[in-house]
Amino acid sequence: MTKLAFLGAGNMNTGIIKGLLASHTVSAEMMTLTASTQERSKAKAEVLGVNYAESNEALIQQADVVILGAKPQVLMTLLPTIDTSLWQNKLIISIAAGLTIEQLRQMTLPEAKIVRIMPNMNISLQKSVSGIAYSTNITQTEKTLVTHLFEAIGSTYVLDEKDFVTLTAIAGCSPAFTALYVDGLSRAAVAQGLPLDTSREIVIDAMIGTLLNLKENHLAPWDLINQVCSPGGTTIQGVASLEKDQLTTTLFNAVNATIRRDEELSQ
Ligand SMILES: NC(=O)C1=CN([C@@H]2O[C@H](COP(=O)(O)OP(=O)(O)OC[C@H]3O[C@@H](n4cnc5c(N)ncnc54)[C@H](OP(=O)(O)O)[C@@H]3O)[C@@H](O)[C@H]2O)C=CC1
Ligand SMILES: O=C(O)[C@@H]1CCC=N1
Repeated sequence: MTKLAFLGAGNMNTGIIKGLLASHTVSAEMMTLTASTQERSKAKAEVLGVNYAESNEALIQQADVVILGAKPQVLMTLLPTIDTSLWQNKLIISIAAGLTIEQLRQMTLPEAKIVRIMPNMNISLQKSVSGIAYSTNITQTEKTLVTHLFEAIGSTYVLDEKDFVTLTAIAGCSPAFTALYVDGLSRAAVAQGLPLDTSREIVIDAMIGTLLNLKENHLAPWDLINQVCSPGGTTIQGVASLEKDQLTTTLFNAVNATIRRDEELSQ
């Protein structure tokens, strides 16, 4: 049985643990975590029902797979302090934004087996979209293990590492961008006199239905837009207003800004 070590027990690693437990993919006794202090590790482990290690070194030593789920800035100072021999024969999965396979190798072992994964916040619901990039020395058996773990908690896409920044922008960051859209539309309804709670529920249900319609009917966005825009009707006026206010350009700019920050983290 594969032993998983979670370095960091925040939003994402906690979400992965919850998703793996809920999907019965890995049992609790096969998972061990650390957080920033031993007290925090113990508390997080108790809540999740998994093990904790007394130090990051002890965590790595007992594991087959180590999932790096601390912030990139933390990993950049922490990893170089860890004895490099501990990384031998470990599969290292990093979910950190920005940190490249090459940087991760420099901070662990030159020949380390590294998998970069970019999941998103929906992972605890088993609804993540996870991008995956492998270092060249990962075996097919290891790839099968990684796919098994992350397919259990959402969909997976294997990408060239150069495309990770784009995947991060449209999938990793997507929950925030989507929530912003929900908030804007809900508050626009509040301005028209609807209560916020009701507006938000309506917007969320309308979005879920729309997304299922696009996915299950294999519709291109403009197919659906054209279906909704009745000639001389209401929607075309709203669509024209969104276009005039450059919604598409605004989204291009957001993706570009996200990618710029990702590239800064890789410096
Ligand atoms: N948030 C998101 O939507 C996404 C984040 N990511 C990536 O996931 C990673 C984690 O993000 P997120 O979960 O949001 O961050 P959080 O801040 O929620 O979690 C970070 C975790 O790291 C722990 N930590 C800090 N220092 C150490 C240390 N020295 N040793 C062990 N653990 C330590 C923290 O401990 P403590 O709990 O004690 O503070 C905390 O549990 C980041 O690299 C991010 O780029 C990837 C995809 C999406
Ligand atoms: O904001 C971040 O850096 C992380 C990566 C993707 C989502 N959150």
